[in-house]
Amino acid sequence: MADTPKVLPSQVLRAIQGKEGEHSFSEEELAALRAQIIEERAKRRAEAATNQPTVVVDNLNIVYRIHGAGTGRGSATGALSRIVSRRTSPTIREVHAVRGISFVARRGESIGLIGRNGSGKSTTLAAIAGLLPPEKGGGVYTDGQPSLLGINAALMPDLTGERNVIVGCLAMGMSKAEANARYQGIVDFSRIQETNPHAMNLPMKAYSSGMAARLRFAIAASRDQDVLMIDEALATGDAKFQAQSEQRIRELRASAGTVFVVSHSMAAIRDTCDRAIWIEAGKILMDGDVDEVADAYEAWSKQG
Ligand SMILES: Nc1ncnc2c1ncn2[C@@H]1O[C@H](COP(=O)(O)OP(=O)(O)OP(=O)(O)O)[C@@H](O)[C@H]1O
Repeated sequence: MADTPKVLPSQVLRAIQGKEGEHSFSEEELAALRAQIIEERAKRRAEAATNQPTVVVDNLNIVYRIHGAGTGRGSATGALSRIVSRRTSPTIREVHAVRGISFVARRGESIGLIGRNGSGKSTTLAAIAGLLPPEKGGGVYTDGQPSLLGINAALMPDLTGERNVIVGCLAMGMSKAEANARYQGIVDFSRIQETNPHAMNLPMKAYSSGMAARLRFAIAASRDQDVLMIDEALATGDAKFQAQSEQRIRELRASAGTVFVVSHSMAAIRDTCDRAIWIEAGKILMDGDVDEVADAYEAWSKQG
């Protein structure tokens, strides 16, 4: 397996901070491991810095427009009367979720998007995936089609898990033969048959949210992608699935794709990403080495 760390960066950090209960490292060993992790990460970042860009986000602004919000005027009769009278709705509420964000992502980079609830992380990913139109004066340019499955793509609730795997593979551009060939690997990776042996024959609406998230991740990560986006998928599985998913993210990064990870778990971000972007109120507060950004974000969060 590519790029498998013996000890995860977050474990070393926790041990140094005295938060890790049981570990068998001396202080010197921990310091050496930490130095090695920092050196390897700096090397990967320096290599990636000259790679081809996969995503260019340039002065991105995203505004949600909610029609008839909170006034009771969102009714069908209200909409009809507005059409008849050709009035524009006076009750459109705007949420300016992303405010002038710019950055460049390159091959071989894994980038964590961090920030508190509602800061604009998922909106940024959805815009990169082409699901939300940018406001005029800026935009998103991507090399190829970023994987939509990475961002909570709606698998179809009425179709069985089996059909969703095949449809999901086809949606990612695989041929039917390739989708069939990947099928078993995806099912094995998701491990949902350990939860329910008949899971693949059940409609997805019968899955728990964790089972659905695992299947989605397994489909999205089943082939090397130019750009893979993972929105909180790491938080849904159990510890074993999380470790397995994090390993897959490192492999994808090593195979020179670009991986975006949205997570509230700083440990998951430190273990899978080399770079982090901290978003607050729709703007980038910090963009750089994952440890520096995660440290600053954690210190800021503690202040309340
Ligand atoms: N479909 C929508 N319609 C209107 N407003 C929305 C919509 N989705 C998100 N928003 C608003 O946009 C802002 C950014 O939301 P977003 O989901 O991008 O944040 P986030 O950083 O991903 O949050 P979280 O960590 O809670 O997932 C918030 O104010 C949110 O209320």
